Amino acid sequence: MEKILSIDNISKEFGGKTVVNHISFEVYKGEIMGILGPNGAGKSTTIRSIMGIIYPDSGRILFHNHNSKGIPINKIGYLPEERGLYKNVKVMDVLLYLADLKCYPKDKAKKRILEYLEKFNLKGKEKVKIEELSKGMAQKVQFIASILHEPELLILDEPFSGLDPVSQDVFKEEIREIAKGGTSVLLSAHQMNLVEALCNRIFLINEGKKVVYGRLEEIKESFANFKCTINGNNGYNVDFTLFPSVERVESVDDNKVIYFKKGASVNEFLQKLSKDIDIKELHIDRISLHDIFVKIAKGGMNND
Ligand SMILES: Nc1ncnc2c1ncn2[C@@H]1O[C@H](COP(=O)(O)OP(=O)(O)OP(=O)(O)O)[C@@H](O)[C@H]1O
Repeated sequence: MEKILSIDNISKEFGGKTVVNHISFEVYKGEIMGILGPNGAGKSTTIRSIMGIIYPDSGRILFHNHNSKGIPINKIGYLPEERGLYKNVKVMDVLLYLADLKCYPKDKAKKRILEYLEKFNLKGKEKVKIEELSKGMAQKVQFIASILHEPELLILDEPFSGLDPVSQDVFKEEIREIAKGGTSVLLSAHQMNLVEALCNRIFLINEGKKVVYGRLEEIKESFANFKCTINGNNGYNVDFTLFPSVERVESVDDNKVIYFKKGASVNEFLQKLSKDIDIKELHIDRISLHDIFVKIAKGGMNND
């Protein structure tokens, strides 16, 4: 697969504190790559480095074979974490202006703006000023600005935050379509269900360092743990942590969520369950990306 972007061993310090620490990853043509991590992990710093808003202290960033100030920014679309468009300008005017900055032809831009406004349920809003839009509507306009010029690489820093579930789905479908069309997407997001639904590969960062990098299925397999959720009236007198196969247990109301150790036999656990345990419902599931993320963020850095 064609490599579009290489992040090669970059580091960045702010005021003596290393916030990005020797990280490397690649983005390939037409893939959706997720960059994930807890608050303050270094995601936006990495993204801002790609966009040339800040420069890493060491390492290099290559877009095709261009680096640093030589990166043709008009081939990249960017939705920054901090939103904001010119407030007292009309939607159409601001979008045409931004397309012009990317050297995109005006007639094509106008056509695409009208199509996208319709797609994002903003039909007829082209003459409305940005300040008259709701926060979610303005976010849709900013998203349109990032994709309007048909970028080769689209970088989205938390595109779903502040959106209602319907709008999240619209964004999700559009991101999928864009990637199908051959654009590479680098996506930072906290909504693990959306990341799981969208991303081919992920880079998980914590305290500036790589934790996990690779294909989502492979990562899930490498954490190949299961969890068992038992709904029933089991109170505190049932201690599932006494089972050797159990790593930890979470209790939420009448649910006990039992996380198994890697390689543990779920069958053996089920066979050993006492008849006295109250079972109204029982599910066995693979742990989700959300579970993996929480485990890593809480300090379980290794997948063993
Ligand atoms: N311009 C700056 N000056 C000083 N410190 C900064 C600056 N930008 C970021 N940092 C620090 O770098 C660290 C990483 O921040 P960054 O914004 O990259 O995290 P993030 O992973 O995007 O977090 P979030 O999920 O909260 O958006 C944080 O400790 C932050 O305080």
